[in-house]
Amino acid sequence: MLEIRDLHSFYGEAHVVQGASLTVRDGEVVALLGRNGMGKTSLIRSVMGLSAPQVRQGSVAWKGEVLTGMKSHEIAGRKIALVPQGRRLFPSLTVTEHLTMIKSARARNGWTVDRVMELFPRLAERRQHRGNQLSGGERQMLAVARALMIDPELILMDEPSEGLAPVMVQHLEGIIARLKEAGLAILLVEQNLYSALAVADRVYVIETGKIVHEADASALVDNPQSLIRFLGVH
Ligand SMILES: Nc1ncnc2c1ncn2[C@@H]1O[C@H](COP(=O)(O)OP(=O)(O)OP(=O)(O)O)[C@@H](O)[C@H]1O
Repeated sequence: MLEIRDLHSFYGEAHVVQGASLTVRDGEVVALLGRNGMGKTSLIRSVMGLSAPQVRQGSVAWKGEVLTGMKSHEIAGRKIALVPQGRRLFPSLTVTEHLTMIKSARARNGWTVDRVMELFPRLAERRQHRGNQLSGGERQMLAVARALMIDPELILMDEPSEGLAPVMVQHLEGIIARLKEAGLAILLVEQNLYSALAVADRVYVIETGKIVHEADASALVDNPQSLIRFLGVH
């Protein structure tokens, strides 16, 4: 289980995460929703040990072990992977190269290139294509595929649906469902309420760095009004 308790993070003097607490249980998909600039990316960067922002108060624990203060590679070594916003791929590396450069020396079983290619047949067809030859949807798939190569138990995904066509968003929802079936826990940052509700077990809403609402997704699917109030969407 991931437990974030009363986390406070700052860019210089700008207090952007203001006492956020949330949990992600084993095998659970949790969506973190919020409008632009509310602190979603800052929160997951803080979990991953990436600075800035700087964590000044509170804690992040994974399976009871405190992560706060660890370096991001040490956190990745605990089987926590990040799919960053904007995908961060290498334009000149092929799909296969992106996957093989990451393979953890520690991972003896779990995700292999072949198993990842099975999950993403489109990437299999394009294994020799370079990062800059892929469509937006293919890049997003590759970003998720690459994260799997560390054999994660938890994936932090920062707005994976951003900029994707509706058909690709649906495809991504299917991928997230399959990762959940495979036993992974996912903390999914989203702006798209309906996409979040399609895949999440629970949702949190963040507003100016504070968690202002928590709910079971099943309770919201037919009645998302309470969230619309927070998110200003229709
Ligand atoms: N590198 C930075 N330096 C200073 N302030 C920053 C930096 N990055 C983000 N901020 C500020 O921190 C606040 C939270 O930003 P953050 O990116 O975490 O929000 P977000 O909810 O992820 O938004 P978005 O959906 O636009 O990515 C915003 O006010 C933003 O302007």
